[in-house]
Amino acid sequence: MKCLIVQPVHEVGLEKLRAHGVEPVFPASPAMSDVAAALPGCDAVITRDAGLTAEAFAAADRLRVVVVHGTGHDAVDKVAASAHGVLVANTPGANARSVAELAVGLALSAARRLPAADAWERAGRTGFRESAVFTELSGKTALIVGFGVIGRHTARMLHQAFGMEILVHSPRVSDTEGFEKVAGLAEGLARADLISLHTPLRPETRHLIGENSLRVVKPGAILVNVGRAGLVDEAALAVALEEGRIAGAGLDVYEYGAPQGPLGQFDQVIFTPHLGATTEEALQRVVLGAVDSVLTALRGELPATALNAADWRYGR
Ligand SMILES: O=C(O)[C@H](O)COP(=O)(O)O
Repeated sequence: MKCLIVQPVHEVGLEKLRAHGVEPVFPASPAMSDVAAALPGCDAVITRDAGLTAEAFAAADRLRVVVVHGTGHDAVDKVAASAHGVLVANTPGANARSVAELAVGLALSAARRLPAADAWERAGRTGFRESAVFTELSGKTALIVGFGVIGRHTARMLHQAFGMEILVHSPRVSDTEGFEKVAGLAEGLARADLISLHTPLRPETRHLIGENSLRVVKPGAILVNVGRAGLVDEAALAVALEEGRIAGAGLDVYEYGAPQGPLGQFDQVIFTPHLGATTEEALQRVVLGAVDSVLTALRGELPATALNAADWRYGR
């Protein structure tokens, strides 16, 4: 059997596949045309943020399972998967601690403008300490938008390390671990010094942070997005930064070219290239979880993290 590895994964996963008689194969590139060209003959796929579109599913001839390396599965077309009888699963939780650590790091970096400080130092410029007002996180209020495993880890870290008051906005979640659930997003935005996004990208969460939301944020707030680019309307964020309605942002996800566009003009905005889950520890945990799900599905059993179980036709 063969498993297509759309984007690079940790070697331990490839070794585990081989040990179970599954040969890892690789497309020429993660571009969907190359993925579609490589799919015939493959029984399984492990993909990261490149996802899998209807074009790829149409090209598959013996595909049974797609496992998303990570939590967010918005880039995989589940409707097309179901139409082709292909199971889709993800690996929630396996990278949560790493993503949460980056969220905290981005919050601290934005509060103290660390990349700008470093850039000024390297350029031999003086006066950085007088150039802005820097803030502590300690004792402040954080709004966690989306209280899944990553949101929970972030909330606990901010609360335990900095004594932050935690507000939760997560309409589908009732257990907020004792943290206050706000009545609505606007209330949370009006009270929070830090807004951290951990919600999946769905039609109803697209541009959740847009012009209207940014009008009600507490002045001086910092925005962190380690979730998905589409959660933030970047044009509206640039206007809010320009008008001083928001103090800074740490973005691990953003639309293509954002650092070279209007947002890139603000040195209080920090860009990282979707690094949240890229630690040695998370990469190993995630790929081992993904391979487990591949092997489970290839045995004809349902992985615990299946997303479209009702549509799976085993043995096609
Ligand atoms: O949704 C997630 O968990 C992350 O986007 C994982 O992305 P990666 O596996 O490509 O690092």
